[in-house]
Amino acid sequence: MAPVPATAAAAAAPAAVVSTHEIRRAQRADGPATVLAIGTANPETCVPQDEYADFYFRVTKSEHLPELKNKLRRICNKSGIEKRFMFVNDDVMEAHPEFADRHLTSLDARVEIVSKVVPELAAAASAKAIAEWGRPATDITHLIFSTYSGVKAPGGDRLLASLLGLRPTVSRTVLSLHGCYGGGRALQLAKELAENNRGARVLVACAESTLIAFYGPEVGCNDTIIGQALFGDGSGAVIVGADPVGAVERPLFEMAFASQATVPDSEGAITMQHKKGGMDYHIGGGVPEMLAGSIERCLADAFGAIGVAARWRDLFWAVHPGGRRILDLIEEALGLDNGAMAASRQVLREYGNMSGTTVIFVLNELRRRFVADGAEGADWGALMAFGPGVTVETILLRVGSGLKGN
Ligand SMILES: CC(C)(COP(=O)(O)OP(=O)(O)OC[C@H]1O[C@@H](n2cnc3c(N)ncnc32)[C@H](O)[C@@H]1OP(=O)(O)O)[C@@H](O)C(=O)NCCC(=O)NCCSC(=O)CC(=O)O
Repeated sequence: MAPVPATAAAAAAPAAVVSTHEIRRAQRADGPATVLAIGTANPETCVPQDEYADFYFRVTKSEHLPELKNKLRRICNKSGIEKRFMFVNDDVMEAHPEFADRHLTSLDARVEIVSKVVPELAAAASAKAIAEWGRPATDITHLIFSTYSGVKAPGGDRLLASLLGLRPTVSRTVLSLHGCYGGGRALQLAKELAENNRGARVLVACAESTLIAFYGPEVGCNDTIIGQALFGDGSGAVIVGADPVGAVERPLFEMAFASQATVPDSEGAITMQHKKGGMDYHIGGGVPEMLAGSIERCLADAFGAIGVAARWRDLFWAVHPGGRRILDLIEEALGLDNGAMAASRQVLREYGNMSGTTVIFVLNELRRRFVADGAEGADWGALMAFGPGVTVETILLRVGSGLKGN
């Protein structure tokens, strides 16, 4: 490197010496991280739940397994789901008959498809969030992309950033294989980024496709049947920032506190692993009971940490609808009435369990309900998401001024 002339070095030096503590303080935002906009998107193919067993056994050519088909029908009937959206359809299965048999090698072909369609779906949801936000996409400073379909580098975050026209200095992070707690994790990370980087605007995009884990039924493998009854595809995007700009940005939900807890002795309860025939997964039979037994502790610890005495009945709820029974047992464990999880139940009914992205749909549904009724009486709420670990993500929310008095 050429030596810098003394005069130029003096000109580049800071006017006054400031401590790193002062630099740090100046970088920090004043207010709490706040949800400023939400967008969602789904693939075109919609399958009504009462037709799903016929669709699934037809495209996987498994009509010779009528008992498993009846089992899938029984679970679909009790699922609380009316329809789901997905990339898998007749055309995909005709082009890739190997997807029906998990013992055949198909991971390369699956990754080839999802590494394109999943970021594109995330771009559709993100574009809606950015349009609602009202500022240009180039004002996004950080991108967090969460998916269980991302097993490639450069990853979907890079494609997503270019599809949206984000600036080249946007700071990208990928979260992978967090399963159904991916949305909660991504929002927690967004909170840290927004509060620690004055002026930061973080785009959280979660997108999931069951295509990576879609294969035919097998005698003795009930995980496949339960997964086929519950999961759907979708993307949810959220813009998070602190200190909203008055005339432009609309504070929807303030994020007051965030925590993560791991349920003891639960390591094998929910698992996911990419294998040659697609993503393998296991959902243990006791998951609803395990979650119902842990949830109150997580909530009490979170509210205790900020010194707020909350009554569960007074809160609003954005809970990941992993399955109808999970919502039933959580309501029971917390002594809530049947309407408390209405937003979660509605999302489950209309879209199924879209893994990590589902909780963003629930937040959007809650927002829709608050806009419709002016958020009368609503103040504190809890966003909760669960997944492999077993991990429980908790974010304490407060209704923002943008939702009051609509
Ligand atoms: C599947 C249900 C809708 C079924 O409703 P009910 O429990 O009321 O009905 P039921 O007891 O008669 O059960 C109907 C049939 O489902 C079967 N069944 C229930 N749970 C099962 C499981 N985990 N694995 C395999 N089969 C299961 C029962 O054996 C029964 O089979 P038969 O009829 O043959 O006797 C419910 O159990 C539910 O919501 N379970 C929660 C599912 C879950 O754990 N989701 C988390 C996904 S993971 C997630 O969200 C995070 C992530 O992926 O990261």
